[in-house]
Amino acid sequence: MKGSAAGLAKPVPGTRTTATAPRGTIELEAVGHSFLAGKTRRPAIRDVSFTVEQGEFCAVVGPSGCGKTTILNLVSGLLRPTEGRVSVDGKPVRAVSSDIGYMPAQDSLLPWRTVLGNVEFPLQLAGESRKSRLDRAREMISAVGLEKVLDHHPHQLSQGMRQRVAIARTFATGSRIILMDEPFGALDAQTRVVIQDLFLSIWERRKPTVILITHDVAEAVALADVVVSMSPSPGTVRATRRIELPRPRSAEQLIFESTRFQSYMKEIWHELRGGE
Ligand SMILES: Nc1ncnc2c1ncn2[C@@H]1O[C@H](COP(=O)(O)OP(=O)(O)OP(=O)(O)O)[C@@H](O)[C@H]1O
Repeated sequence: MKGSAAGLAKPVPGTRTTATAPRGTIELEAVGHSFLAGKTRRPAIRDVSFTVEQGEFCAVVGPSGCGKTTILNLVSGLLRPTEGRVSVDGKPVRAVSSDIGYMPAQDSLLPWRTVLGNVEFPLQLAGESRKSRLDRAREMISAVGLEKVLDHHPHQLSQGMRQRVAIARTFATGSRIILMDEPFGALDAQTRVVIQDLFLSIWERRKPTVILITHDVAEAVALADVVVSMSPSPGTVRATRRIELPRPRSAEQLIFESTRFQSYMKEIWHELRGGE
């Protein structure tokens, strides 16, 4: 990961042009985006530059309205930047890619489908054969510990169970990039830590590139390799900080036991406040 502003992350060894970036790399170069407000354009983000290397876990933290979701929408291809360049796999993003997994704040499960039906759904859309997609969906459902409720519908599940289904569905497609917009925000504090650890354990085995959007500095430090701190609107990068905590990690253990974790938290809070 390399960042532009107040970059505290480890510099990436060597130089690399966008065209030679490995698959799964995400690059934002001097990216700006403005939305039309009446007849004028209002900037949502300004001069945002950072790179997420293949297999890296990046968290973006910042105050409400600073443009975090806009960044995800630019990477996923839902939006085009009004300035600068967004690249995935070394190529400018021009359209929405079915190769990128997305985990939104609400689990967005289909209420008329069972747990199995929800997890196999993206594979069905991708045209996989019935046997292959059911095998993969079952494997992912057991990875999140829900094999006993395969045939339940979402309304029969707790919020934590629903989010487990969403994790299984996100990983089922084998996407090399996963974008997450406050995916644990709707969970109570205890369930959140359990689900964060479950996500981490699956991510550590598969290592897709991740961008996680969160308001929660503790979540960012516990999960990510690099934390990008944004300024208030229009958002720009205040700092990028590499989190040198060993892996495999447990969010639960870090939060309660690690003094290094606490000092990263303090540093990032300080950066978010603009170093005052
Ligand atoms: N489709 C849109 N049209 C006009 N303005 C928009 C649109 N989407 C976002 N904005 C504006 O862009 C700015 C950034 O919004 P964005 O949702 O990216 O922020 P955020 O950091 O994700 O906020 P939050 O943390 O509250 O979800 C806000 O001022 C928002 O009102």
